[in-house]
Amino acid sequence: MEKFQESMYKLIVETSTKLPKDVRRAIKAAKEQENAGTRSAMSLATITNNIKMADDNVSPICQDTGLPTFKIKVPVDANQLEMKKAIYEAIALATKDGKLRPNSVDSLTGENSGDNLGGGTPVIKFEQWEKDYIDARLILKGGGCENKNIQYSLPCELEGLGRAGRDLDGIRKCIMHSVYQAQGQGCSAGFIGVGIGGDRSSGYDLAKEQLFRSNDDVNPNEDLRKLEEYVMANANKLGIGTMGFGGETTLLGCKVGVMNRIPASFFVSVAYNCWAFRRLGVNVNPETGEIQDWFYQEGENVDFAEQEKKQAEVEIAASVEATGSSSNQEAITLTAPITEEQIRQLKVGDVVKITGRMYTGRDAIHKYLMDNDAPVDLNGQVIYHCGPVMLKDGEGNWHVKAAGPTTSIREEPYQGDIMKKFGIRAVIGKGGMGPKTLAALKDHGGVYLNAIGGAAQYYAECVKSVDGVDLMNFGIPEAMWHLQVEGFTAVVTMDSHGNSLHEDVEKSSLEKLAQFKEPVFK
Ligand SMILES: O=C(O)C[C@H](O)C(=O)O
Ligand code: SF4
Repeated sequence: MEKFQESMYKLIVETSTKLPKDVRRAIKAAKEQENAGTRSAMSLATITNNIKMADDNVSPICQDTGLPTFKIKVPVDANQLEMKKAIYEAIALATKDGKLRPNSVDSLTGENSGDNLGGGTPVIKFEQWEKDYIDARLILKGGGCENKNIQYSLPCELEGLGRAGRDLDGIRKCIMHSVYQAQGQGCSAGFIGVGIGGDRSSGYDLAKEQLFRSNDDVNPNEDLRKLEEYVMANANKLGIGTMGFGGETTLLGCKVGVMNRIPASFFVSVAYNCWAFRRLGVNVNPETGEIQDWFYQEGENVDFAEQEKKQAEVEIAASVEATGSSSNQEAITLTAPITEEQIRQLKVGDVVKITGRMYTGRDAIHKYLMDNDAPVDLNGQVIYHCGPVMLKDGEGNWHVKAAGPTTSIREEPYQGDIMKKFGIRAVIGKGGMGPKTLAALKDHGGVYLNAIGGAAQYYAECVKSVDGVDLMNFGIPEAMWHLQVEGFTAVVTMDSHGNSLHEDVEKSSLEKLAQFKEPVFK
């Protein structure tokens, strides 16, 4: 079992730090399609740069390493209890080594277990089979994309598309709608797994099961093959684009599975996975516990090479130029404390580079700040919606191992009030925020900055030092980290003049969705 534990550790580290070949190819194809000089092209360049950095640093591609979920097929005589124990050990070790973020939170007390164990985590599903080897697969699916999963109960009415009935065409409408409703919040461009039929839980299981298929396979069911091809050919016409910035690529993969249902129920379940599609698998020898083979590794490997970094800079510059974001055609540098006057000069589309101090704050902090004083003076400051992966060295100093943005919309009920209460001038996150925050930005003089979701290595490198931490009782991802950053790039997507790129893209993509209203599969 010692060897098996070692093999599971390797599987976890590889899954968290190296994207599989099929996913890399899909991202490369998207990048080639995107128009140069756009915000989407800039995001994709940052994403591929980030993939390369994760390869080199052997560090998490994205800071959110999800709810680790193992699917394991075992020969009949393999000891599943022993295997489970070995996986727990491997998970705890990978967490200690900074390859996984401590992500297991008590749902009632909010306490983080610190080692990714406890209360049903990680998820391990065993199945027996007649073969003589162990097939162990792992998916690390983050929370932002998980929150964009959706389940439809047919028949139903869908915005933009009208009635979806209990047939293939109704299913088609649900899938198109699922891509639309995700907007950029699940770090598009994404991959979807779709489950047709079952009940609410088995339908979602089936949808997630599809995410274990190779992105390049062809569905053996003729109807589903046509459906997958239709979705791939049309979803990108929604124009949501990378990060929801608008653009050519919104969807990178679509896999559909079917199972029987009961007469009264007809579910279409969609599992949305971000571009940071971390799933891998190994073939393990049940006698020795050693890895005999890796899955998803056939075909061309895309090694996003050194030039990615330079290209990311070129794309940032091109994007600045194309949007004419500033008078001197350079990214705008922001350093806290920021004045109201400075903030009011910023407009949607501006590319900014932040240098100096920022404070992380996400779900627990926002709730806390509503009723309590802030542990630091936040006047003129920048709040970063981020739950980083942190490691402490021998001398007790903290280091950032991964630090991309988290989905901001969860803070919508609090954000505007908190900005006003403490004088905060800028919030950074991803996916955009709603009307309440937009109104507060106008009223108070604030700005929302969209960072590139999933680019956790890129942003970790922008952090030059960790100067302190407050509210550690909330656990590592939820604490308030004091970060000193340099050249932290983000795009103004909501400004103090009432403009929101997110609102615009949502509106235009809804109009585009309506072109798919007419029946296709009769
Ligand atoms: O929890 C996080 O760090 C991010 C999350 O995966 C998200 O997409 O919002
Ligand atoms: S931050 Fe984005 S890339 Fe990372 S897990 Fe969440 S949805 Fe995925």
